[in-house]
Amino acid sequence: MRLIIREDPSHVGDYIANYICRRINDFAPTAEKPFVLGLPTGSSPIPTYKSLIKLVKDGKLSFKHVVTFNMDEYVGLPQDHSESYHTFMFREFFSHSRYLNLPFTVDIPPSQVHILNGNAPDLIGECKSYEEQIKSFGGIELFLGGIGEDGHIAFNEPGSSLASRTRIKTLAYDTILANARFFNNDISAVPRMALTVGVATVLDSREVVVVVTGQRKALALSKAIEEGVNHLWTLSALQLHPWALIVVDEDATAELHVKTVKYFKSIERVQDEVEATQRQLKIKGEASQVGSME
Ligand SMILES: N[C@@H]1[C@@H](O)[C@H](O)[C@@H](COP(=O)(O)O)O[C@@H]1O
Repeated sequence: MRLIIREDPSHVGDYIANYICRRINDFAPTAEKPFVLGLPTGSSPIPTYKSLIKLVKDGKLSFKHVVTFNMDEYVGLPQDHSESYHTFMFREFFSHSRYLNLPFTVDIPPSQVHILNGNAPDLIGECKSYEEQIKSFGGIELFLGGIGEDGHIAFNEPGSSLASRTRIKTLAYDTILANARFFNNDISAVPRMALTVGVATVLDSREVVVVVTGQRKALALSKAIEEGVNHLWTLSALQLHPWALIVVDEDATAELHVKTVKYFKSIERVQDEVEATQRQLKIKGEASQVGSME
C-alpha cells in the first residue's frame, strides 16, 4: 500500500485527478475495451471531480470510453432528491461544472454510467445484477473510494464481512449522524438503509485509490494502516490488496505516528528519484536511437 500526503484537500484532488487521467490515457480505452472506473460520493472527492472536469475541459482527458460504477446509494430516497447519490454524481461531476461557471458536460454517454437503484422493486435482485454488470465489463480497473469517520469504505459499516458483495446495508448510527449535515441536520430525514458494493467487490478491482481528508478521518486512517486487518475498520481490508493507494491531506495524518508519516514521505521521495532516473535514461536512449539512424 502507498500513502501519499498532500498539503490540503485541493492538492489531494489535483493529485488524484492527474493520477486517474494518466491511468485512463495509458490504458487507451476504446469502445471495445473501455476503462472501468469505480466512483464515490461524499464531500472528500469533490476536489478530485473539480480537477477531473478541468482536465476534460482542457482536452487532456476524455470519458467517451470510460464506464463508471458508483459505490453506493440510499434506499428509498427518490432519485431526484437533492441528496441522492444519483443527483450528487450529475451535479458534482457528470452534468456540468458549477465551479467553472460554464455550462459543461463531461463527455461520458449516460448509458455508461451505473449507479445502484435504491428504489428498485427487488433490491436483492438489483444488487445481484450490479455485480453481474461489473463482471460483464471484465471487472473494475480502478476503484476510487472515500471513507466514513468510522473507517467504512462505500457503506461497508463496522462489522461488515470483508468477503461481502453488493448488498443492502443498514447504516450505523454514527453514519446517520455524520450524514445529517446533508439533510438540514435533521437526523430523522437521513435514510436508514443503503445499497453498497461489498468490501470484496472493491478488493476485486485491479487498483484501489482512496481519498481521506480532514481531521475527522484521522483515527480511521491510523486504524486502517497502522493496525491489522479488521472488520471494525473496513478500510483496513486494503492491506490485502496488491495495488492500493491512499491519498490524504496533512489534517488526516493527525493520529498517525510521526515515524509512519516520515516513512511514507521518504518512499515517495525515493520513487520520484527512480522515476526521474528512468525518464533521463529514456531520453538518452531515444537520443542514441536518433543518432544511430543518422
Ligand atoms: N457512503 C458514503 C461513503 O462512500 C463516503 O466515503 C462517505 C464520506 O463522506 P465525506 O467525504 O463527506 O466525509 O460518505 C458516505 O458515508
